[in-house]
Amino acid sequence: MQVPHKEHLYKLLVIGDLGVGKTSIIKRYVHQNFSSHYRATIGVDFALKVLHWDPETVVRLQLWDIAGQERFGNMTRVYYREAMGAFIVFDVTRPATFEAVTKWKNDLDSKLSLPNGKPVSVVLLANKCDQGKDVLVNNGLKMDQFCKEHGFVGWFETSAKENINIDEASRCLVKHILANECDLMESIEPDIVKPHLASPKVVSCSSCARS
Ligand SMILES: Nc1nc2c(ncn2[C@@H]2O[C@H](COP(=O)(O)OP(=O)(O)OP(=O)(O)O)[C@@H](O)[C@H]2O)c(=O)[nH]1
Repeated sequence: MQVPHKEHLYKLLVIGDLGVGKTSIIKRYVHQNFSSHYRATIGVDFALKVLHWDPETVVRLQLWDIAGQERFGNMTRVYYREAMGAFIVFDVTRPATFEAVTKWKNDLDSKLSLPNGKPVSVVLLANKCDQGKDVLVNNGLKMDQFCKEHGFVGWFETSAKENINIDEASRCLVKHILANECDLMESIEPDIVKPHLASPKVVSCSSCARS
């Protein structure tokens, strides 16, 4: 049996309006359970998920569950620091929570970027899809267009209750983060190796299989 020899630790944010299902998504993903009882998050909560990405690679996700309540607004933004990616969640049964998605995305982009100045990867989650779809989510093309315009790397209809698409959404986000990390390595690499190398060095990254 091959032993994993690459470890990645990523901080991921889970943000969105009050009661959209952020805590429930994390609970489903990490602890495989769901509760219909609602208890608002106070400030911030954490959970850790370990993914065996491939036979050689382990990815540890530190999930930061950020309170949606506006009264925690400015305080919780300090928790954005050093995150590598985010989920922005809305509730398909409450259109106002979708309208707030742009605000959450703009806020994130204004406060957080990768060391190379690029925005972090963000996946949009249309949660509570077990309760029916809203008009927008019914139109996948419109959602694709929305994501393209606002810089999301993808979107998924999810249900924390029925365990729909949560693993898939996470894999999508991690895939983009791994690719970003390859870009970062390439962008910092020349300064480090140039003085010491006679010929250009090819940097290969097995995480995204690029070289
Ligand atoms: N039907 C259904 N209900 C859900 C789903 N996800 C969450 N809920 C319910 O929605 C309510 C709010 O869920 P939370 O996970 O606490 O929402 P939150 O976004 O973390 O809320 P804040 O911490 O206040 O920002 C709870 O009663 C959950 O049981 C889902 O996928 N389907």
